[in-house]
Amino acid sequence: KNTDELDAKKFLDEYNTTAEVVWNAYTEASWKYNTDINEANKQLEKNLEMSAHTLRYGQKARQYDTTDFQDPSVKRIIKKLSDIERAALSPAELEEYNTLLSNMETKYSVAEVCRDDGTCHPLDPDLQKIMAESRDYDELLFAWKGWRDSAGKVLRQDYKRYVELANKAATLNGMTLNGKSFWRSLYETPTFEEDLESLWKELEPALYKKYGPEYINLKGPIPAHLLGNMWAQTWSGIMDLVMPYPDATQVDATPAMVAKGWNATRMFQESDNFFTSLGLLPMPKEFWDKSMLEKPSDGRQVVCHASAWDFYNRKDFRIKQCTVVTMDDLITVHHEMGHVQYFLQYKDQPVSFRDGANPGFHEAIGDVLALSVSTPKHLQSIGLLDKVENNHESDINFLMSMALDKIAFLPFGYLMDQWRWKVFDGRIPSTEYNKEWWNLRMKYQGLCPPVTRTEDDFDPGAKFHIPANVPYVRYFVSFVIQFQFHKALCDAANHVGPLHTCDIYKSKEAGKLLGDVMKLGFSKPWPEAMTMITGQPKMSAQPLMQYFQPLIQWLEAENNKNNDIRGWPEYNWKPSMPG
Ligand SMILES: O=C(CCC(O)(O)[C@H](Cc1ccccc1)NC(=O)c1ccccc1)N[C@@H](Cc1c[nH]c2ccccc12)C(=O)O
Ligand SMILES: [Zn+2]
Repeated sequence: KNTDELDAKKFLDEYNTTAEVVWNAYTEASWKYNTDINEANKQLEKNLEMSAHTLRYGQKARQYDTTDFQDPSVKRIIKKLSDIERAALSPAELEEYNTLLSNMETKYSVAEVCRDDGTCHPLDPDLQKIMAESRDYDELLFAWKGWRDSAGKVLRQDYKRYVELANKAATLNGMTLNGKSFWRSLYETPTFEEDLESLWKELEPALYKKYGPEYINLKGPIPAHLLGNMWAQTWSGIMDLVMPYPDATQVDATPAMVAKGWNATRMFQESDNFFTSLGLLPMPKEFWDKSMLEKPSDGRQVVCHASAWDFYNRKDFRIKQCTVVTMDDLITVHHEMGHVQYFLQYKDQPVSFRDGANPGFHEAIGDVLALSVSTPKHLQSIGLLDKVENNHESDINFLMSMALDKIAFLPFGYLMDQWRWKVFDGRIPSTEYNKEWWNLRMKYQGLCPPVTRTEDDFDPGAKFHIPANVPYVRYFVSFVIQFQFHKALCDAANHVGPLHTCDIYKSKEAGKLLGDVMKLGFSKPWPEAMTMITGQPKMSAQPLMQYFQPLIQWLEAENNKNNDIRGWPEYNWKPSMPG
């Protein structure tokens, strides 16, 4: 083994320069395909070139013994390079693997649901609009079942083959099975699984309190198509059903956005303004020139699921989003802009460090700012809410709407990779993909399918991250740590009063805390980054519970007043099946 540290540094410089070139070429090709899906743009060879580069430098990295190296960054990068992921497959298998992934993402992105009269509806914006706005049981069922027939069902065989190849690559890599240890290795804490479970136990009481609000008298599971979202991952769609005080302040800015003629560009400019108000970096000109901020109307097929893109040349950064003018999408705009802000902050790091401190950090940045933007006070200051009252009823209304997104999401964020990790390690055979999916949906979310499901269906495939092979536990982590960050930034901004009323707008102190952590990228273990912001190294649900405390108390009182059943003990209950 080579123990020459100087030699290793030279090797890493060569790696860094070549990686920028190869990754840039791959990203350009991938962008071209994602924004204009057709056979010509598939360019899978750029994918193979990147894998070949990863393999070549990964194998060289493995020749070093870094035990006695002085520079911790050199050790850290060598360690990261040594895990070569899918590149461990044979060329034929690698080709098949990349083709499978490309085909699954394409099938998902071009799927649509057609009515008897021949009109067809894509997920974005049509089906998402129906799921958010319709209150017609059968119309909701048309969209919900139609989407799973068109996007989920057709992916089952591809996914089964993909799992086989992914596991083969993981075993070749010396990693134990794919989902479990590789994806968790990014979190670097040995007790990550236990930490997750304890976070979950900490949160469960709050979930019981919310699941049983007096307005939806839950004794059994809820049909999964009634929650205002295609995957019931956030429940703000049913805010009107659970609104605690209908006469108090409204919290939805969508009507005002539409009435005032906001468009996608305006939404992104608003977000850019918030970031720069904190002293963070503005979006560069290339961002505005080259991003795709709306779904093209020239007939091109695109991958509409939102994403942020780093072109690894330190100057080209873009967002691809089929933006619609709603409050929900204003939140997503901030989420995506958070990714790009991270790119801008760490752009001068070596490529191996151009990543979040852990994947949850990358997902949390934009959401932290969105917590301030979502306050009635801030929405009023940007002209999106007229009447804002500072009283108990308005507070509870606001907290309920936040809880329907943030608390309701946690079980979904948790169960997604529970399912995937069990599929990868074989605990869920392909003959039980769908049964196990619904067992988890029942156990964690208290949901049941509105129509009978069989193993001909593949409902997990109807959620982007499964066919797109994007890990999901990062969002669960993000929804917890974003409240830790929010609390720390509000303290830095000298906020006085309850946490849920804090708006860090224009606080340079808050911006500096966040900016300094983003500059680190992946160069330091995430507990160090956590300590820089919050003063302590651990994930904790305490700030989240503190934020929702007034609502938790209110719900406790309401549920006791109605001696309501918490949870869904009658788990065998089924909604009446149509015809
Ligand atoms: O998927 C997303 C947003 C898309 C993304 O920004 O996370 C995107 C996903 C993606 C990853 C890889 C390829 C294609 C899409 N991630 C990024 O663009 C990204 C870019 C750089 C680093 C890390 C992530 N949100 C999740 C979780 C979620 C639901 N509701 C939310 C509200 C606010 C924030 C997140 C969510 C979802 O929609 O289920
Ligand atoms: Zn994201």
